[in-house]
Amino acid sequence: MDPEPGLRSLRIESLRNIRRLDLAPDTRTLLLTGANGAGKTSVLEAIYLLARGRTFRGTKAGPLTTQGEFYTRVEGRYQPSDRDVVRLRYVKEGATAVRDIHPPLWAETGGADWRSPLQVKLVGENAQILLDGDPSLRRRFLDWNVFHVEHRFAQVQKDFTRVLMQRNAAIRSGGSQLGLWDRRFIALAESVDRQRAAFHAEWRTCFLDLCGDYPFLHGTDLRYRRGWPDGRELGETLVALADQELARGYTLAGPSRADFRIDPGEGRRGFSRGQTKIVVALLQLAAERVHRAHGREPVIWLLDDLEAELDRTLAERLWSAFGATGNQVIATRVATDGDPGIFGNTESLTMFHVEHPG
Ligand SMILES: Nc1ncnc2c1ncn2[C@@H]1O[C@H](COP(=O)(O)OP(=O)(O)OP(=O)(O)O)[C@@H](O)[C@H]1O
Repeated sequence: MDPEPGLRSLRIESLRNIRRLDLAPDTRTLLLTGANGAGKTSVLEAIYLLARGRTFRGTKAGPLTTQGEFYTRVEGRYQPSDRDVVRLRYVKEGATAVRDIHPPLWAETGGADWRSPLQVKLVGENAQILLDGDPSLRRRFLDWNVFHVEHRFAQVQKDFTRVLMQRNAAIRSGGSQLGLWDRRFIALAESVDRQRAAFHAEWRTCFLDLCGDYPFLHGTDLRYRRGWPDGRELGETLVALADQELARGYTLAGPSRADFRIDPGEGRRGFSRGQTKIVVALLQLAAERVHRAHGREPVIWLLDDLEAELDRTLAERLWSAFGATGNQVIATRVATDGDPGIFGNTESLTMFHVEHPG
């Protein structure tokens, strides 16, 4: 039998307020409890650094490295579902961050960072920003998920971005060279769109299925907008936009204008903060279902204060949806007394109390 996939060990040195922490998350669910500011989110951040090589926190969170120290180091051992244990390390010294993986990335992955054997999906504070924020956030989210279904998407996307930049440069220099780029631009644009649309179709089906458990989501839909009008060719759209593009100085149609939207359904204007958080969590759960259906490695769920903003019924329902995936979960909860809250009935639960060092 294949071993149960999961993070087996984690060592953190000099990350935010954590000077040193060793963890052996040897169960399916690890619940980190502690007071506000104890460092729970920083533990999730450490795992995210190992998986993605970058933080999920913005500059407002301040420097990653503990004040007075010169480097941050995170090391972990991850057991994939069908291979030997992989060791991962992230080291940041000043502005330089290096992440390495042993054995090196699997041959078929081509070494790209986003194909790390350790995959995580986060539901964190500000989950709402995915729906309320800039469309570029949603495009990045969408593309990340498309990559994990179809690894070749990375190259298509890279080629498209290069041609988009060349096309934008041609617009800025008066447009006379545009014809040179448009054929290639359109071919790549259609290719990017095809792969995004294929992912969206599966993602939407899983999302709507998950919505069934939440009455406030009845009638909700997940729509994909490809970046140019339905029923129109991209070529004719670009012709129609030519003057505007020259005036604005960049491309106004195509995959760089794509987006996805949650349509709340008839008679509903929008969602509350807690409801939006549920929607974002379901988008993550639905994406994971698609990835698993395509034979991808299960992710580790990083659930930062899942209960925040949710009433007990919704929080329990959402937690059971994550628990039902069978994936490893590393969750946090504000509790000074070790109360597991909604995680109380979880099988195979380990708790770890994060203490503020000072
Ligand atoms: N570079 C740094 N050096 C030292 N301490 C830092 C640094 N950056 C952040 N901190 C502190 O580290 C702590 C990080 O807390 P973190 O957000 O991980 O806590 P938490 O347990 O998730 O809290 P909450 O429950 O309030 O979300 C904060 O107390 C913060 O002030």
